[in-house]
Amino acid sequence: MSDAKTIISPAIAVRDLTFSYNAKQSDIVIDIPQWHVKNAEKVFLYGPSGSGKSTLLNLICGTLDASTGHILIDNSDLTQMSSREKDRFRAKHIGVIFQQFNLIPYLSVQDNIALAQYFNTDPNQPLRPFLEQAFETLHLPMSILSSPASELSVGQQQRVAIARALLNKPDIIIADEPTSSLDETSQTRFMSMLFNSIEEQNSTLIFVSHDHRLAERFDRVVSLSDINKVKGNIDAF
Ligand SMILES: Nc1ncnc2c1ncn2[C@@H]1O[C@H](COP(=O)(O)OP(=O)(O)OP(=O)(O)O)[C@@H](O)[C@H]1O
Repeated sequence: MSDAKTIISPAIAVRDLTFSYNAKQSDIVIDIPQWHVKNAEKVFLYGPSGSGKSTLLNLICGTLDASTGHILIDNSDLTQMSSREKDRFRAKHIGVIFQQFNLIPYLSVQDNIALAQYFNTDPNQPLRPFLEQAFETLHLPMSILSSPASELSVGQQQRVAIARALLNKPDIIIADEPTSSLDETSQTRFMSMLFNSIEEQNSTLIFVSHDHRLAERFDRVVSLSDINKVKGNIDAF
């Protein structure tokens, strides 16, 4: 990522974005006139339960379609893409770490990670060197590669999810409450590993959490209620 790109174009730009899960105008969940995230910026996003954080992340990932408005990722407008184009775009540019890690339980660790390579620009890139480096950084033994994901501890599943999210060297990492099921020691270790990995790759991070103690590591702390015109619950954060 060049310095010029860092200065000129944000990694994520949201314009006049609205979204509702149904057609009723009164049920709008997201109404964001404008929001930018800079390249390589690490943003901590918070807000009360039900305020629309996961909805916004899903819109940015392209797994939900905006009702109106635009979402530009590295200057490409997600709202102008077909579903297939969005799937490919996401696989190349966005790494996702959700609360449930979304590993397929009966597939081996290696196959879970290899699935993420499906849409890679260079599908012939050998997986092994990536796995060796990622597993060393994430303190995961290579011996678990052939184990079904269901046999891993929660902490190991989380680290595999990080490895998978980083496989295609995504420009953007989206993390939705990834530490909510971890004890404090595991949380600290998880955060260090995540930050080391994304700093190495110069990725942009949007991280949603209810745990304010984690916020100090981030470049910017954003309350959803400050950018979203839809006001739900009183912000209890
Ligand atoms: N699939 C869905 N269909 C209809 N409504 C939904 C759906 N998913 C979420 N909602 C509603 O949209 C609103 C925002 O939900 P969302 O999950 O984005 O909130 P959140 O801020 O991420 O909450 P939490 O902190 O509890 O995870 C809530 O009112 C929720 O009930």
